[in-house]
Amino acid sequence: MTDPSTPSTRSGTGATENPIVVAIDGPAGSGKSSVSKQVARRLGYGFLDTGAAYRALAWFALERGVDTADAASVEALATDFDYAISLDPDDFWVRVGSTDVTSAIREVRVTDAVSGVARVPAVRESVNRLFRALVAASGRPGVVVEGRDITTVVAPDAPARILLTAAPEVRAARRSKELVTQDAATVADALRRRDASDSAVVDFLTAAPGVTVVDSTDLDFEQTVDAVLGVIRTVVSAPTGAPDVR
Ligand SMILES: Nc1ncnc2c1ncn2[C@@H]1O[C@H](COP(=O)(O)OP(=O)(O)OP(=O)(O)O)[C@@H](O)[C@H]1O
Ligand SMILES: Nc1ccn([C@@H]2O[C@H](COP(=O)(O)O)[C@@H](O)[C@H]2O)c(=O)n1
Repeated sequence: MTDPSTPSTRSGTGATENPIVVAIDGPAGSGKSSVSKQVARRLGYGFLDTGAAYRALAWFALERGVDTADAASVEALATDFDYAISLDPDDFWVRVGSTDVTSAIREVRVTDAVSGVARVPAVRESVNRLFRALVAASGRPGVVVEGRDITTVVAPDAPARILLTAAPEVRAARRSKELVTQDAATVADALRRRDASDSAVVDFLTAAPGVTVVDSTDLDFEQTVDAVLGVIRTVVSAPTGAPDVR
């Protein structure tokens, strides 16, 4: 896996050496990526979608015909995984080698396979190192990092740590609007099964000490963004040059 924190990527860029981390966890479909991306725009921060790394590795496994339920094969595959991701909320892309997989990693076949790769400890350790290096090399005053174990494992010392939740039926209804090829019951069942599998590996269903819960069940998208910004504002002073921290 590529390490972006090499001297060549960090020198001469004027990069902020210790960006502020906003850590956001939550179950599938809780709005982590869409809300985090908008929060990052409002703060002038970078945005790191950590689930994209697991999805890209699952995509790579499917391409190579590797069984994602076979931990040893997945671990071996990860050593040959050339992964890159943009932290720019206005120009988001994900690549494996020279292939742009930004859309492909959202396909249902990848979503159905991803929990298999995410439960391999060596994979988790490797991507977590990568996430920390990406944040350090971001060149932004801060980075909004979202996933399942950001508040607890990847950045437990982050000044702002949030668990973003919504009722299962609300998450299913929102996801259902995006996935026109699947009926609502199938979408709800897939979310439930993925949360059950993922939460056996890391706990993102309860807030760890010091983590603030934002429940968007009765909030629209902009209200949710404002609620998250409100939490951040209580712990992080406005960064210099930030376009809008209100
Ligand atoms: N508060 C909200 N009100 C209405 N729609 C919302 C709200 N929050 C998120 N959404 C919508 O819900 C859908 C799921 O959001 P998103 O993809 O950001 O979730 P996620 O937690 O990143 O999902 P996954 O874990 O599956 O990647 C999107 O269509 C998003 O626009
Ligand atoms: N910190 C994380 C982030 C994600 N995962 C795994 O990746 C899958 C896809 O994540 P999305 O946020 O894109 O839905 C998710 O289902 C987990 O299996 C993880 O383990 N830790």
